[in-house]
Order: sequence, then C-alpha cells, then structure tokens
Amino acid sequence: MGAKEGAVSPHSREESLCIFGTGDLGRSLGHRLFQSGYRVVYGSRRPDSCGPVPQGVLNHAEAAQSSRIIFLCINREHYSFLQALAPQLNGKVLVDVSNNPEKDMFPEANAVYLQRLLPEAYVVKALNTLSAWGLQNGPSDANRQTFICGDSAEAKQAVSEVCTRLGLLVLDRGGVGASRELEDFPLQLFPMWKLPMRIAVGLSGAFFFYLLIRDVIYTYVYEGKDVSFRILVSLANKVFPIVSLIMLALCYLPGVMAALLQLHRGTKYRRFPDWLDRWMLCRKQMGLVALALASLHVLYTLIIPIRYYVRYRIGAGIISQALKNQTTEFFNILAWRTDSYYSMGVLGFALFILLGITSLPSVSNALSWREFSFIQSKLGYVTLFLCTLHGYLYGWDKFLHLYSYKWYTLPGYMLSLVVPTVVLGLKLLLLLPCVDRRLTRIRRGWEHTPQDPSVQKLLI
Ligand SMILES: NC(=O)C1=CN([C@@H]2O[C@H](COP(=O)(O)OP(=O)(O)OC[C@H]3O[C@@H](n4cnc5c(N)ncnc54)[C@H](OP(=O)(O)O)[C@@H]3O)[C@@H](O)[C@H]2O)C=CC1
Ligand SMILES: [Cu+2]
Repeated sequence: MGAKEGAVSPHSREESLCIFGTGDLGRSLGHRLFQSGYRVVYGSRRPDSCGPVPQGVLNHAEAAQSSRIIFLCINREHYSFLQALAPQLNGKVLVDVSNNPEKDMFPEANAVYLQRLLPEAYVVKALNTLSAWGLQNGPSDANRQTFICGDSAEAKQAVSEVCTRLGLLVLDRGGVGASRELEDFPLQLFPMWKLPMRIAVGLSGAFFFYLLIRDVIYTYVYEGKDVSFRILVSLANKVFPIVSLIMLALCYLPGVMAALLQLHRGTKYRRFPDWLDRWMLCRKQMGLVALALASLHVLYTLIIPIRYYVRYRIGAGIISQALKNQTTEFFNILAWRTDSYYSMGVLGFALFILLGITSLPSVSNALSWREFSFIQSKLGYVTLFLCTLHGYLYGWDKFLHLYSYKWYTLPGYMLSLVVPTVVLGLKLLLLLPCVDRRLTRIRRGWEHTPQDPSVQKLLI
C-alpha cells in the first residue's frame, strides 16, 4: 500500500476540491465547501451549460486533475462512465455520496461497485446520510453526523478533515464493506420506533374495544342508557393510562427476563435470543411512548372539572340534596384514598418526566454511565412502583369486591395492573440477597461453565 498511500497527503485549506455532478447535492456541497474556505472545481458533462455554480466548471478529465479528493455527486447508474477516466482517477480519493431509492436494488453496495470499477482509486463512503437541503442550511443538531467508511485509513482521514471543517461530526464505520449498512440508513423510517408504536396501537385498540363494550354497549343493552358521549374523554382517559402503565412495565420486563435467563444458564457468556435483544434495544422508545400517553392522561384528568357532564352531575346532586334537606357525611378514609392516589400519580409522573429527559441524547451524553443507569434503572423501578400503586389505590375499594366481577366485567385498569405487578414481583425476587449475590457473580464472569463448548469459544 505504501506507494499508493503516499498519494494522499494532508491537504491545506487552499487546496481545491473537486465535485463531479452539478445537481442538487453537488451544488449544495460546493456551496458549503466554498463557505468553509475551499476552492471548488466542478466536473460536468456540460461545463458550458450547467447553469450558475459557486465556482469554476471544467470537463471531468480536467477537473479531476485539479484535486486529490473528488466528491462524486452523481447517481450510481451513471458510474460506468468513470471507467474511461481511470488514468485521471487512479490514486485519487473518490468520495461516494450515493444512495439508492430502494433496499437491495443492486447486488453490491454502491461504494463496493465503484471500488471494483476503479481498483486503483481510494473509495470513501461519506455524507450519504445528509440531505442537499440540510447541507445548504448549515449544520444543525439533527444533521451534524456523517458516517464514513473506506479501506484506506489515510483517504478516510483526508475526507474526515474536510467533513470536520464543514462542522460535521464524523463517525468511522470501518472498511468499504460497511457501505451497504450506510446506504441503508437513509431508507429507514424510525426503525427503533416500529415495535413500540405497534404495541401502543395494538394495546390501545384492544383496550378501547374492551372498554367500549364494557362501559358503553353493556350499559345501553342492560340499562337502556345512552352514555356514548363518554367515548371521547372518559374512555380515552382510561385507555391512555392503561396502555402507558403496561408499556412502562414492558420497558423493565426484558431486563428482568435477561437476568432470570442468566441465572438459569449460570453464565453471561451466551447470547440472548434475538427477540429479547430487539426488545431491549427499543426500551427507550417504548418508555417515551409510555410517557406521551401518561401526559395525555394528565391532560385529560385536568379537564375533568370543566366537563359539562361532571358540572351537571355535581349541580344536580347538590340541588337534589338541598331539596331533600340532606347533607353528605365527610369520609376520612375516602379523603385519604383519593389524596393518596393523586399524590402517587403526581410523583410517578414527575419521575417519569425525569426518565424521559435523561434519555435524550444531549442529556444522557452529559451523564456518566453510573449516573445514567442509576436514573434509568433504580429510579425507573421507583417510577413503575409509584404508577402501579397509583392504579391500586384508584381501585382500592373495588379490589375488596373483586369476587363480584366476572372476567369480562373487570375494570380495564385492573387488567393493566397485571404486567407491572409481575415485573415488580420478579424484580423483588432478584433483589433477594442470595439471588442478587449469584447474579453479581455471573455478571462479573466469576461463574460460568467452562465445559460448555460455546462458552469456551467466547472465553478464548
Ligand atoms: N439530493 C440529496 O439530498 C442527496 C443526494 N445524494 C446522492 O447524491 C447523488 C446526486 O444526487 P442529486 O444531486 O440529488 O442528483 P441530481 O439528479 O440532482 O444530479 C445528478 C448529477 O449527476 C450528473 N449526471 C447525470 N447523468 C449523468 C450521466 N449519465 N453521466 C455522468 N453524470 C451524470 C449531472 O451533472 P452534470 O450535468 O453536471 O454532469 C447531474 O446534475 C446521488 O447518488 C444521490 O443518491 C445523497 C444524499 C442526499
Ligand atoms: Cu391516573
């Protein structure tokens, strides 16, 4: 590699950079490079008629000679014409910025294909996760990152320097073989949010229909009363906290399951099943969806006093008591019950917000791993405990009459308490000193079964 690598030396700010292609990305990139103090030379099929660009335009062969680094702002379909320019491109750093409109459109990644066309050039994949629009508007938090990969360390270094000067944060992904992964990034639409959103929609739909039948249809059929207006606020304000609590519990369930699996296997040197891995990876998104639903619950609860239905009921109650010359007794226990479930809800929600804030990258980056795991794990369980307690206190008296319900007339929140109760129960089990000691030994790698061939492989 030595002689070839020599072609790529650190460049100075005055050095000119070359861009092939005067399309959207070519223009935006050129504009940014120009603003950052570079000289830019364009290579185009039609240097005389490509319209206004920030700086000079030449034909491809001439432009290639002006710079060691060439940004190829051309679609992959047209790469074949570069082969004819091999004499001018050999030893140059070719930056492949291309994306494909669909996944797996071509058998090999664009950058790999380019490297095959021009084996004597140094292909670096970069900038493909940015947009022409984002580049033109300057770096903002959302589009500061760029991934980079390539086989030549020096070529990557040279391109990284340019990117850094453009105000981008460069993340090295390794050799040119990683370019397939980089090319797939722009095609993904919120990949980590898919599972949490599906769970949220599925659970909301299921509980909505259950409550619709139980609260509205059942009342209509058996009591002849039309309470369908309850769908918009009362039912919504049941579905949201129910789904929120279950999803908060689902954030902690995989962690508990992983610990139980490690205890069962007696070793940490074995991979978790794929579904558990995937579940663990989307816990943050699951928690944020749960937080959004909990916030809706808070908002819906705050509007209760101004609802017509509620004001009517209170007014009618007072008038009927006045007419009968009655007064209601003050129940101390009831006051305790309502205050306690409100306070648990408020505290649980406050901690929930703290969990949400610390999961934001800008905040979590400022925390040490220990601080982050203290908040997300310890305080997370406290949050789950408070929110579950909020549910139990809400239905305090109803739990005393649990026997009077049939399975299909159980209030929705009782069903929602099952998952968090199981998670908290299992967590308590894991906190038992003997279990905790064994888990710690396993996690520190002190306990494993060296006879197991899969473990031996990992230990080597
Ligand atoms: N637009 C964007 O936001 C982003 C684009 N990209 C990638 O950048 C590349 C360019 O995208 P974009 O600028 O939007 O595309 P455009 O279609 O706007 O521009 C492509 C340019 O390629 C040149 N070109 C077209 N046909 C040929 C050909 N047959 N032979 C040689 N050159 C040709 C033309 O330049 P000329 O006439 O001067 O020769 C043309 O202006 C693509 O690979 C795309 O995937 C990546 C990230 C974001
Ligand atoms: Cu509540």
